[in-house]
Amino acid sequence: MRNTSNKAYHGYIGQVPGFDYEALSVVDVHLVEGTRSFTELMWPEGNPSFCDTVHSFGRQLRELEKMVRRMLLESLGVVEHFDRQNSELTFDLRLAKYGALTSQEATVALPPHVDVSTITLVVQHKVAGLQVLTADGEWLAVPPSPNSYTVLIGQVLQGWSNGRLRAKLHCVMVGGDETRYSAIFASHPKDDVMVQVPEELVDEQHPLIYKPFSYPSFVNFHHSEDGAKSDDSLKAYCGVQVVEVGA
Ligand SMILES: O=C(O)CCC(=O)C(=O)O
Ligand SMILES: [Fe+2]
Repeated sequence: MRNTSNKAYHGYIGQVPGFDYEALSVVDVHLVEGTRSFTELMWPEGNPSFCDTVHSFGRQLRELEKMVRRMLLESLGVVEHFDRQNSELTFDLRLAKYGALTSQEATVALPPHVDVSTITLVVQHKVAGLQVLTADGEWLAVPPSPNSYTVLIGQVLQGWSNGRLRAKLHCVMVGGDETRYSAIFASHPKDDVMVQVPEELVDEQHPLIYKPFSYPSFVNFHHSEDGAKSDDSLKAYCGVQVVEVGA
């Protein structure tokens, strides 16, 4: 296997019995070196057109991610943290393929989950499947469109915002005889960054919920047995314990 990673679920995923799914990850897709090293891995003889296309896609998605994140920080009144946060983030692109099914009946291809990322942008290529749980508790099927993106808040942004922004539960349902492709672009903190709630987001009404954490350690916990068991892996990993005094 060539596309590997020391972070769980960040390299090639596939060959899972009973699950016709494969995905490849382009790490640091916004950097020339990132797309080049992925291209050289897959095509040692070179593939400049793939490299240029994916790199340009990655850079444009980074601009979209920044635009959305800036709006979110503005709405929380903490936009002064935007530039520093930009310097602390990196961006990966996952290209996923969900195999065609013989039956038309919709089947869960990816069970309900929240992403570990800061922000995820999903583009579905022609075949529908992504569903997002709304605030009213309804599953909303997102129609595929080549020029619209679904923005999902990930657990890192939930943590950094002291729970003001919530990671969105979503899943993928597939059915029918068409292979489904999707591109999943995610921002997340660089390995050496400690994610810390800005002090402006902590006050009496909003006591600190999460202690500082690092992304790779959190991701490893999230995919561990204990992480998989918990309803809220971020809280289980770095949640502040509330001690009731004199109850
Ligand atoms: O394929 C999709 O539409 C979304 C996939 C997803 O949610 C994920 O890989 O985390
Ligand atoms: Fe996801």
